[in-house]
Amino acid sequence: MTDLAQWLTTQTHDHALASAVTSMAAAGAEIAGILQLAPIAGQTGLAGSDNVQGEAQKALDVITNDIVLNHLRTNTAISILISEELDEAVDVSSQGRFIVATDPLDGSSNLDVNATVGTIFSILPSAGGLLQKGSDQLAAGYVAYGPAASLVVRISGATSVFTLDADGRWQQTLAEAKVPQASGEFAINTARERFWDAATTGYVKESVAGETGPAGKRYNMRWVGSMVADIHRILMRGGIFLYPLDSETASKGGRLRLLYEANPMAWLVEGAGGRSTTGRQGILDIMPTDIHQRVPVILGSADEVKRVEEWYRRV
Ligand SMILES: O=P(O)(O)OC[C@H]1O[C@](O)(COP(=O)(O)O)[C@@H](O)[C@@H]1O
Ligand SMILES: [Mg+2]
Ligand SMILES: [Mg+2]
Repeated sequence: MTDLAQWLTTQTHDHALASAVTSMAAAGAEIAGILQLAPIAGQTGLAGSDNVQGEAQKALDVITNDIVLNHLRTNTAISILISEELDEAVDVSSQGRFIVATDPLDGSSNLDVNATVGTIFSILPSAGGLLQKGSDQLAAGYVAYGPAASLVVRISGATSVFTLDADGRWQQTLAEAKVPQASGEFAINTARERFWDAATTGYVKESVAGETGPAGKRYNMRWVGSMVADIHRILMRGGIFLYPLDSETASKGGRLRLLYEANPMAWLVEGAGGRSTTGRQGILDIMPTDIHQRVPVILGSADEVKRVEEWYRRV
């Protein structure tokens, strides 16, 4: 079996870049252990504080952020950490060549029901500064803490999947994830229908019509409410994920954050042959204006994403 360290030698000759991925993988392995025991340790509740985005922090949002920070602090390859849970970017090492942007705990509203949550990360060159396009990413990945802990990572080639073994090592379990081009599953929070724009409404109506509508095939709907879990399903068996701009989120630019949610997921999905867009622009082409910027996110199986883009051209 190939482990993460062996795979990294096949993906890059840049040891410092490989070490940045290794640090995030080590943080993920530690977080996996913490999450398994969190209900016993009484850690699934609120922290009693808000993050910069005004969201109530869970105790584990804070704990996982500290774990990531501790793993990166000892790595001189890292210059700066950007985190959902930190108001400002944090300096790590003055010599560091890489910026890491992270959502240390994604889907934390799922903690009290023991559903899959995750850690997302994006690695960018320090030289480009804090605000860089997703297409400038050097590596990206996430850890999904499900029945098994899965690390999904891409440097420049394929998107590869690793599973945490009993000894805390990441073993490769899928060399090249491939998002099927076509799919019959869509993921969207349908309770937000009254806020949707015409394109989203059109696409979902068409899908719900199944074989009686223009799509000519039946669809299923899935929504975990944890981006990592929804995207992991799409990476494994196809589908489309939509958190579009709607009338309620429009003033904020969307719901999900560009630097540590949309960009890394778009980079991973595109590395697996999928497609990503805001509806009107490729996610990876967006020039950020703020480290906590929010954007509309539509990604997954290429044919489905193209159908949504077609709707945005029409309306
Ligand atoms: O509550 P909603 O509207 O279903 O939104 C769910 C989305 O919000 C998120 O939970 C936001 O992430 P955080 O938990 O990191 O804030 C995504 O994982 C998920 O896709
Ligand atoms: Mg998140
Ligand atoms: Mg989070």
